[in-house]
Amino acid sequence: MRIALIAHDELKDEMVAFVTAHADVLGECELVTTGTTGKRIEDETGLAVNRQASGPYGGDLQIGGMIADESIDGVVFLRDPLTAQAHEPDISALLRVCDVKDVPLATNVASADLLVDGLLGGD
Ligand SMILES: O=C(CO)COP(=O)(O)O
Repeated sequence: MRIALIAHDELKDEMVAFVTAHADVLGECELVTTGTTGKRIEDETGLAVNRQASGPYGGDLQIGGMIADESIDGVVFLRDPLTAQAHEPDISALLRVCDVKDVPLATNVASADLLVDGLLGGD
């Protein structure tokens, strides 16, 4: 399984906690991340990740391209609903291509837990 993990700055602590909580099953996956999210995950969980560019510098679009190529099985994108992002069009494109390709997408921790349970059979 190839899982994409992305978090806006205000949600990066939650992403690290989420990955730590599911490290057993996520460790069996190939993890694809945007730049800063991936650095935090690597440094704080010890899991290896395939890091793309930082989100504002095209990382969301790179992961969107992988989704279009059908090489991503699920996406956890912890979006900050309270802060405007300069690269909002890239974020919208990533969310849209998940719907176009019918790829499971979780945008908060509660749904991310369900995604892991459903897709990976984790706890
Ligand atoms: O901006 C992002 C998603 O839109 C995340 O990018 P970083 O992981 O590089 O902070």
